[in-house]
Amino acid sequence: MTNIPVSRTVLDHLSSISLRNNQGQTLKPFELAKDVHRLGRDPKKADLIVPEKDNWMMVSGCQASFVKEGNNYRIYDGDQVKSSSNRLFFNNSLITPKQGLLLQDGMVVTVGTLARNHIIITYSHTNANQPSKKKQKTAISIKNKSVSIGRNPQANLPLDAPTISYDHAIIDNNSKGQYILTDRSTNGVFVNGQKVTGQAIIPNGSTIRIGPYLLILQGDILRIADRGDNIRLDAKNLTRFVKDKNGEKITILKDVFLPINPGQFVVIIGGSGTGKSTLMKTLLGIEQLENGTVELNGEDLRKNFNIYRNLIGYVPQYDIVHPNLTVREVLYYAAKLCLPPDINLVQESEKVLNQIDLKERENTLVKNLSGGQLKRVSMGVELLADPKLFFLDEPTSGLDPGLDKKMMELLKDLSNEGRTIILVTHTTLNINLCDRLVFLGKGGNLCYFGPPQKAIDFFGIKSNNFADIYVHLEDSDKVEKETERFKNDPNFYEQYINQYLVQASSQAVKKSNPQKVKISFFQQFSILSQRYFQLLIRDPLNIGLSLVTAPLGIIAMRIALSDKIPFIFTDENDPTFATLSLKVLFVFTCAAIWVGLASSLQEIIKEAKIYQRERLVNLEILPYLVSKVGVLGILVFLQSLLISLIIFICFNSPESNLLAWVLGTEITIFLTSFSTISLGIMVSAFVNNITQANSSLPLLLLPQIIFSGVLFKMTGIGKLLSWLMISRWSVGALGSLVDIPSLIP
Ligand SMILES: Nc1ncnc2c1ncn2[C@@H]1O[C@H](COP(=O)(O)OP(=O)(O)OP(=O)(O)O)[C@@H](O)[C@H]1O
Repeated sequence: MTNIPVSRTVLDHLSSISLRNNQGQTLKPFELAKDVHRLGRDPKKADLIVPEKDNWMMVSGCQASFVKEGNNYRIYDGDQVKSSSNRLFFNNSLITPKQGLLLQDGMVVTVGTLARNHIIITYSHTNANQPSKKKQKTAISIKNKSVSIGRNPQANLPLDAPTISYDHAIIDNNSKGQYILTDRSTNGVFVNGQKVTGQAIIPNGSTIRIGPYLLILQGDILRIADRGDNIRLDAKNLTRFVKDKNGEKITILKDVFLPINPGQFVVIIGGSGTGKSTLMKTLLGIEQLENGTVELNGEDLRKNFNIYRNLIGYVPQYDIVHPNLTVREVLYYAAKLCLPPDINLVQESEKVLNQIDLKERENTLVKNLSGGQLKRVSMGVELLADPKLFFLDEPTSGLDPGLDKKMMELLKDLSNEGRTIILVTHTTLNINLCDRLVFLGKGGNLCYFGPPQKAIDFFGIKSNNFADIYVHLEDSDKVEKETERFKNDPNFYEQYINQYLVQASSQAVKKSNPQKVKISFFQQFSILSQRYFQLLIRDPLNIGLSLVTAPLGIIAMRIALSDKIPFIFTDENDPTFATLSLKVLFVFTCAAIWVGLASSLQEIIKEAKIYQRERLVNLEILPYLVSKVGVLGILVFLQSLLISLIIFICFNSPESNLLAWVLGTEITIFLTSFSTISLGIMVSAFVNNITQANSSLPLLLLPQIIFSGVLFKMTGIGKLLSWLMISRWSVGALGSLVDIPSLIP
C-alpha cells in the first residue's frame, strides 16, 4: 500500500472533491486534508475509494493523485508514475502523471474524454477569509417544463456563439415522460452525433451538440459538458500513399503521430514537397488516408465531420475571396452564408475587421490590397464563425519580416484565446512564438515534434538558425536516420508524443455519415444572387461589352447587306432571296449563342477555389447553380431585348402568322441565349482552369454552326446530330416566324 503522510489541518482552508458519473449519480464528497491523497477503486492503492459498480468502472485502481501545494492541491494522473487507463483531462487537455495540474476552486477534471462516457471530478476549495465567488450556471433541470436554448440572453439555457441562433432549440416533455428536442436553428442540432430533422427524442445520457457547445442529459438535468473552446487533436499513425505515373506507390506521409493540446499554436515546417499541406489537409479531414485516424476530443473526425465542420476554420494556400468585392462586402456575404440570419452581421463583420486590423481598408476592393492584407481577409472570412480549430496553409508567404511578425503574433493571440492553431509555413523568423514545432522531412517523415527552442539542440545546429535544419535534412538517408533517432529519443518522442497519446475510448462512437448542415434554399439563393449581382456590376466595362457586342454585329450585317431587304419578298425573280433571309436569321442565332457562351463559360471555374471552400462549410449546390443561372438569365434577357430592338430598327418586320415578329424574335433570342448559358455553365463546371474554358469556346461554337442545317443539308448521322444543336432549333423558330418556304419563288 502507498505510504501517505498526514499533514496538519488548516481549518480556514477546506478542500474537497465530488464525483459525478455519466448517469448523473454522485458520491459523497471526499474531503482533502492530507498532503497526499490517491483516488481509485483499489483500496490497496488509494485512500479515496470509488465503489466497484457499473457506472463507476471507468475509474482505475489508482485514478488520480492529489498533492498539497500551498493552500490548494495539484492533481496528477494515476499514481504519479504510471498513467491511468482512461486518463485525466482538464478542458480536454491531458493531465500527465509527471506535470499534473494545480487545482483552483470550482475546476472540473474529467476521467475519460468522451462526454457521454466520462466521470466528472469537481474540486472545491473554500477560504473562510474570502467571500465565495458566484459560479457560472452550467446545468439546468428540464423536468416538467419547456426549456429554450439559444443566443437569447433570456433563454432558459443561454449559449453564446456566433453559429448559434437566437432561438436555437426547445426541449419539451411529452405525455410519455420523454424529452423532445425541436430544432429551430440555422446551423442545426446533433443528438448523439445524428443531425436532428425537425424533432428528436433525447434519451437519458444523450449528448447534444449545439454550435461549439456539447450538452449532456443526465436524468432530468441538462448539463454543459463542453463549451467547445478547447479542442484536443490526436493524429495517430497517419500514412498517405499516392501513385506515380508508372503506377508505383509513393509514400507522402509516413506513420505520423501528433498529440495537439487545446489552445496550442503548432507550426509545421519542412522542405518543399515534404508533405506539409498533405498533413494539414489530413488533420483537417479532407484528404484521403491509407492508414491512421484523426481524433478531436477522442472522436474520429472523419466519422463526425458534420459535428465539427462549424468548429473548424481553414485558410488554404490559394485566396478564397472575390477580388471585385470590398473587404467589408467579403465579410458581410461570408457572414450571411455561415451565420444565422438573426445575428447582427454588421457587428460581427466589425469585430473581425478589428481582429484582422483592416478597419482602415474596409472599403477597398480586395484586388487593390497588398498580399498580406489579402491573406488577412481570407483569415477574417474564417474567423467570422469563431473557429476553435484553425488551420492555415502558408498565410505568411510573401510577407515582409514586419508583417510576418504581426501575423504570427495575431495567431499567437488567437491561440491564447483558447483556439488550437495549426500553421504551415516556410518562414522561420518568428517560429519561437509557437508552442509546438513539427518538422517534416522528405517522404512525409516526422523528424521532430516538440517546443521550437529545443529543435536546434535536437538537430545539433550550431548556428542557432532554423534554416540550417532544412540544409541538415536535405538528403533522404539523413531524413530516415533522424526520424529513427527522434522516435527513440526519450527526451522528445516519449515526452512530447507518447506521454500524450490517448487510447481511443472503448465506448463505440455512433457513426454519422457525412451530411451537410442545411440552410434554407431561398436564403442561400438570395445571398449568392446578391453577391453575384454585386460582382457583375463591379465590372461595368465587361457588362457594357457583353451588352453591345451582338447588337454591333447585327448593325455591321445591316451595313454589309446594303440595299438588300431580307424577309419581305419584293422581286419575284430573285432565287437567292430565301437563302439570304436564312443567312440573316442564322447570324441572329449565332449572335445569341455567342452572347450566352461568352457570359457563362468562365463563371464556375473562375471561382472554383472559393466554391470548394464554401462547400466545406455549408454551401449547397442547387442554390449556387440557380443563383448563377438566375443572374445570368437576367443579363441575357437584357441582351436579347437589345438584340431584338436592333433587329426591329435595322430590318423591316415581316408579317407573321404565329406571333408578332418583334415578340417572336425576342422570345427566340432569349431562349437561345438562355439554353447556351446552361451549356456554358455545365462546361465551366467540368474544365480545370480558365484557359481550358476559353479553349472550349470554338469547340462548342463550331458544331452549332456546322449542324445548324443552314450551311449544309443534313442527312444521316448529321441530321441526328443537328437535333441536339441549339442553333438548329433557334433558326427553325426564327424561320417559322418569317415562313421561309413561302419566300421561295
Ligand atoms: N494527389 C496527389 N497525387 C500525386 N502526388 C501528390 C498528391 N498530393 C500531393 N502529392 C505529392 O506529395 C508531395 C507532398 O505534397 P505537399 O503539397 O503536401 O507538399 P508541401 O510540403 O506542402 O509542399 P510545398 O511546401 O511546396 O507547398 C509532393 O511531392 C506532391 O507532388
